[in-house]
Amino acid sequence: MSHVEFKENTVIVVFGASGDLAKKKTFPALFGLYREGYLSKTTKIMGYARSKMTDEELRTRLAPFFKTTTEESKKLVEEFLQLVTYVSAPYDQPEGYQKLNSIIEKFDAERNVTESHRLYYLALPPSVFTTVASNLKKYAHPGDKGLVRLIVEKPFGRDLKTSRELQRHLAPIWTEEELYRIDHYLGKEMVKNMLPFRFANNFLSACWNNNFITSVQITFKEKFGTEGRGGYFDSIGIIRDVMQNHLLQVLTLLLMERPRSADPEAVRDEKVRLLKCIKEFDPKKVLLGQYTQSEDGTKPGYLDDATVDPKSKCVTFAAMCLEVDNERWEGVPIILRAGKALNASKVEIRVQFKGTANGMYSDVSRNELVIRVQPDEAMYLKMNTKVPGIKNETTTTELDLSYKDRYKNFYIPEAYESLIRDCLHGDHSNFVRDDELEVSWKLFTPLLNFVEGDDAPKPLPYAYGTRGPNGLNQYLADNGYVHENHSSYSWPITTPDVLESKI
Ligand SMILES: NC(=O)C1=CN([C@@H]2O[C@H](COP(=O)(O)OP(=O)(O)OC[C@H]3O[C@@H](n4cnc5c(N)ncnc54)[C@H](OP(=O)(O)O)[C@@H]3O)[C@@H](O)[C@H]2O)C=CC1
Ligand SMILES: O=C1O[C@H](COP(=O)(O)O)[C@@H](O)[C@H](O)[C@H]1O
Repeated sequence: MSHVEFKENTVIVVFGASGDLAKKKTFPALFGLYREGYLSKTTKIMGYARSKMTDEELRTRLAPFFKTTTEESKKLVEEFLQLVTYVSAPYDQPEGYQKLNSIIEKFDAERNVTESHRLYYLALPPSVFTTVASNLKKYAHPGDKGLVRLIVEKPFGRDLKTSRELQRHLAPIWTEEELYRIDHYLGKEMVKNMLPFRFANNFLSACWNNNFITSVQITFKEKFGTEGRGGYFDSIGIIRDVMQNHLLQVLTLLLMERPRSADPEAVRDEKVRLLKCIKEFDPKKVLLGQYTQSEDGTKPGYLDDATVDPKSKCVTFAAMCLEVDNERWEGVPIILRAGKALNASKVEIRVQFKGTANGMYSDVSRNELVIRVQPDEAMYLKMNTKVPGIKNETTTTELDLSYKDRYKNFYIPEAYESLIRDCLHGDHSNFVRDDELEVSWKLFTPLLNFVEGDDAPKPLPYAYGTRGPNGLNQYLADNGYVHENHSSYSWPITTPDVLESKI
């Protein structure tokens, strides 16, 4: 595997440079790396797309999306933009790629580059994906005079069959070593934290199993619906949008065995091994929902979108319980839950431990570890301790690692920044391997066929801005999650007086 670092004189080309992803994520991530000093001033950055635009027009289009918090970072915008040029050409003709290649060759020659380092980023819709990938190989690959890394974005197919087709097109042209499949959740700080958290803490290893843990929940919630994107979302649905990819990735890192080393392939081997242990699940046991108008009538329902079929059964909320059939996790329900137009925007993991054994503290709350991926990265472990002071009551409190308090003024990279840097370093750990895709699609395709088939059930309604369909709490309880009522508990507890009077 090539862990060669792309440092000086790297050429980065963003395909689909006129699009939304490039504007909102890819270029801002490149700027973020530059701003923080992780991208050399000798880098050449190019945008490539069909739209007619000058270099200057592209720069003007991109600049408003760059994050600048200080005067110093504002000054860097112009400096960065001078690295960016634009090529306008079709995706299906050789000329554009040949032109691109000669620009890169000239750049390499001027800088006496002996090994060309090229990062090609495909911020493109799936319809042109394989065309661009194959033209790039034909007309813009330096052969044995350099290295190319190709970043590709989801969707990697829409089911097992289409994912295999995509792979059949790509695999003969691009090696697995050259391909970097982005799942941007793998670039999020708390997701990247999963490996050290799991495997660098001995106390945790001892209890990270079904002897101590009774339930695991991975939850994705968004406060907003599909407004304006309904037509696009209708053929996707929440399961394909975030569960088969983002949440499943989080799940594997949370539950997999320790890799034999930090080598990216060792990490990915363990992820695949875990995925293969997930039991086939019964699609009929999945809780499905679709949002309706908000209770106060101010927010539209999913079907109110003019671009959506009024009879659509598209799933905008799903909760499902998986089982991992191995010695460590047998019997522990793993709940994945995701929804749009809910009461909050958050992504979090909840690991709940067994209740305390009979005895003097048998009625206290269960320990629960919460890992908040977003917003505001945090980990807290809900514990039972003595209320400070003269009395001996217990209270629930937490070991709290809130990043904004503990790590003030730290640069926490955006997911895309983190992943582009990994790619520049030749580190595949946080990118999706072909066999991971195969297993995940095998798992999810029967469920997708069921919810999209002719006999698909009608998803349960839930009002925009609520926690999800009625029956959610019962579903969680039926699948092992014990929700403690903390009405007497508010955070942070600064004085014991909140609990009871002195007499
Ligand atoms: N760094 C931080 O921000 C920290 C915050 N805290 C605070 O500690 C306290 C306890 O933390 P936390 O465990 O997060 O909060 P709670 O135990 O109060 O609630 C946890 C979550 O459970 C879900 N829930 C609500 N009702 C039910 C139900 N009937 N069945 C199942 N699930 C239900 C809700 O999420 P959902 O709707 O998604 O299901 C809710 O957010 C909170 O006050 C929290 O703010 C503590 C430490 C650190
Ligand atoms: O891939 C996707 O992810 C976003 C959520 O990403 P986040 O980084 O904002 O949490 C989701 O809104 C979108 O529908 C989906 O395609």
